[in-house]
Order: sequence, then C-alpha cells, then structure tokens
Amino acid sequence: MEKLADTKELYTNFYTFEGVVKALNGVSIHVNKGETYGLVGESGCGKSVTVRSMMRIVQAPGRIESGQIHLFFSEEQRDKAIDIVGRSEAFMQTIRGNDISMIFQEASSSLNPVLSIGEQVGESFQFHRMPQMLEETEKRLSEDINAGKGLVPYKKMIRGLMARERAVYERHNRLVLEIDEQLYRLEEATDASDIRKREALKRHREHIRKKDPLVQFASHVPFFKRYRKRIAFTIRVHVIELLRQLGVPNPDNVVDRYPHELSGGMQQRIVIAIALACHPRMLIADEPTSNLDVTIQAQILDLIKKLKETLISSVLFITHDLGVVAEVCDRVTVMYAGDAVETAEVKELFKNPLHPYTKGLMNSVPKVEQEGALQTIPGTVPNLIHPPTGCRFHPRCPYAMDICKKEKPVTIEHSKDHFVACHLFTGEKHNER
Ligand SMILES: Nc1ncnc2c1ncn2[C@@H]1O[C@H](COP(=O)(O)OP(=O)(O)OP(=O)(O)O)[C@@H](O)[C@H]1O
Repeated sequence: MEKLADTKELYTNFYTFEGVVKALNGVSIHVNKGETYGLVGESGCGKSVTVRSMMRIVQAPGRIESGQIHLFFSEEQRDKAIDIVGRSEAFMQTIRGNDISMIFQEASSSLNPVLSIGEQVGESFQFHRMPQMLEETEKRLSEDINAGKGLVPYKKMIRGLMARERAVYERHNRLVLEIDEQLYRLEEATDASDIRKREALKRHREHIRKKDPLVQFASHVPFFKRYRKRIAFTIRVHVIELLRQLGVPNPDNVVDRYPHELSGGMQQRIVIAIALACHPRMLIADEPTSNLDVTIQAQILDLIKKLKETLISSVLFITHDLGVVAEVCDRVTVMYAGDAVETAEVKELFKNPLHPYTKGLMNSVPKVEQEGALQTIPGTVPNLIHPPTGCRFHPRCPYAMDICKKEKPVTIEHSKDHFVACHLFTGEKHNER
C-alpha cells in the first residue's frame, strides 16, 4: 500500500519543573493512503503527543527531540518524502488545514462561542480555499457585468479593481504567514527583548487588517466593500453545502446559529465541517466521540466512515476504546507509555493479539457473557519522568523476564503485516517496518 505519512524513531519530551517527561520513546508508525488507521491505548500513553508531533503543534514545554516525520502528499513531496521535523512554521502552515486537518476531543471547547457557525466554518474556507472563493466570486461578478447588470461602461475598470482586491487578500495572507514564521522562531525565547518582540508581533498579527495601509484603504472604498460582500456570499453557499453533506438538518438556518444553540452531536459535526472545509488528504480525529452518548457516537462514527469514502483519503483515529477501533479502523497500533507496542490489521489484532499489553486491554473490555469479575491490567501507566528501564510495560507484565528490565525490545514482523515489540517474540527474524 502507498504511504501517506510516517514517523521514524520519534522522540518527544516535555521539559517541566518536575523533570523531563519522556512522552514518546522512538515511535515509528505509518498511515497508508485510503485507510482508517487507529492509535489505541490507555490515557497518557502518548497517542495525542504522537499526532501533535506529526502536525508539529507540540507546544512548549514540549519539543520533538529527534526522529523523522515524512508526509508524502504536498506538491513538493509528491515524488519523494521530505522530513518535516526541521521545516519552517510557514511551510507547516501550508500543510496544516490544506493537507492534514484535526478534530479534537471536545467539540464545545473547539468552537468559538461568540462567532456564528457560518463565520467559523467560513473562516476555514477563507484561510485555506481563498483562491477558489475569489475565482467563483469574480466569475459571478463577470457574469453580472456581461449580462448588463451594474456598471457596464466601467467593465474594464471594475475588472482592474477586482484584481487589486485579490492582490490585497493575497498580501494579507502573505503578511500573516511571514509573522507566523517569525513567531515560530521566537516561540521558545527567554530573552526579555525577544519576548517583547514576540508579543508585539502577536498584536500586529491580530491587527494586521487595520495596520496594513493598502488593506485599510480597500476597506473604505464602496466597490471593495461590495466585492467583499460577494465573497462572503460565495463562502456562505459553500458552508451551507458542506453542512448539508455532513447531515446537518436545516443548514440554511444552522449557519446563522451559535454553538450553544446546538446539541453535542451537532457541534461535533460543525467541528468536522471546519476540518473538512479545505478538503484535507488526512483527517486526524482525536477521540471525537468521547463526550457523546452512544447513539450520537454511532452517528458520528458512521459519518466519519462515509466521509472517508467520499471527501477524504485517510483517517488517523485516536481512541482508548477497542470497540471503536473494531467499528471504524482498518489497521491499528497499540501504544503504551510512549511506545508503539503492536501494529496489525484490526481483524488480525482481535484474532491474534500478541503483546501482553494488547491482551490485557482486550481482557479488560466487559463482555455480555462474562462471568465473575472483570480482568484488569494491574498497576497504572508509569510516570514518564522516570519511565521503567528496558520495556516500559515490564512492571505490569505477567510474563516479564530479566531481559525486559534491561533492554528495550525491537519491533519485529511476527507474521505478515503484524508487528510486535516484545522480548517474548524476539529471537525471530528482525524486520524494520
Ligand atoms: N503539556 C504537557 N506537559 C507535560 N507533559 C505532557 C504534556 N502533554 C502531554 N504530556 C505527557 O505526555 C504523555 C502522553 O500524553 P498524551 O496526551 O499523548 O496521552 P494520550 O494517550 O493521548 O492520553 P489521553 O487519551 O488522556 O489524551 C503523558 O505522560 C502526559 O502527561
């Protein structure tokens, strides 16, 4: 299968006052084109940090320490993979939203309570699909002009003004990207003058519309105002269409509502709409159903499955729930304390779990026919400031051997496309993923 993204030996740490949290311990995973790939594991095992690292949105005090992240889908990377670990923030901005989108755990906290649904989904179109929105607007305006509506004698001048307005938009976007690039460099600044510079840049970014003379001038010219309204209309048409595709009932009405007026399931659909507005190739869904009741959860999972068949190529699904994995994923990696311990196709994993942690996870799922007490994995996920030596699972493992305390197990391919990192299976042929 063709890869869409991968990580190789990824180490991410958090530098806290208590000590260094070694959150990722050399994670190597990959997502194929056209698949729904799951990351599963207990709370705190590193699922979110893995995908945040892949999107390069790990924030201070966190840092990607070493390793590689390859994305195989931008124009530049179509033929060969480029490691994005050292790439600039401006470059990442072209990837995020355009190629990868992410939906987070709690829909309500991802939405802005003071902006209408239309404004929030529209912002995503504005940011990522502006050239298309401008083109459509210009086409409509040209049609109006050609049909004799409006100022026909001034056709040429109007077209010239439209080109100006477009340049203003492009200039605005370029300025924002340039500031983001500088902000990224100053992210971890400790020097007082750098911190002042960073704060000034943040303020400048917020007020760029007001501060840029050309943008400011345009906002006072009636023609530009009219043009802007036309763009807003084009975006609104797209937002309503997207909401309709996502099964939002009465989208013409919902577009003007505010998040608090919608149910949890509907809010999650809006968050998905924001993520999909730019047609990403990969959607990362971080526990998107964790706070929804089971019927709504089933609807959202269904929606994500349908979307994968229509709008998006691949889904990276994060969950702690093996039931959800069985329902939506094609392939899955089990994570434990910052390690990817087992990877297989979902059917194979459920039929033939190898790693003691995977077996423990499966045994701790309640079953209808179960008699007696539910089996659990003894102990808890370790504190990653002082992770266990060797295999991080060894203090909780019923099969722990001496070697497990001393050496981190390498990942081997136990059977076709079934990988495991456990000393119980080493001694067999070592294959790199
Ligand atoms: N900002 C942070 N500062 C310090 N440690 C952090 C930070 N974010 C994550 N960690 C640590 O990184 C480790 C992995 O966390 P992560 O959020 O990836 O877990 P998870 O598997 O996604 O769990 P959950 O399902 O609860 O989100 C944990 O030990 C966590 O405490």
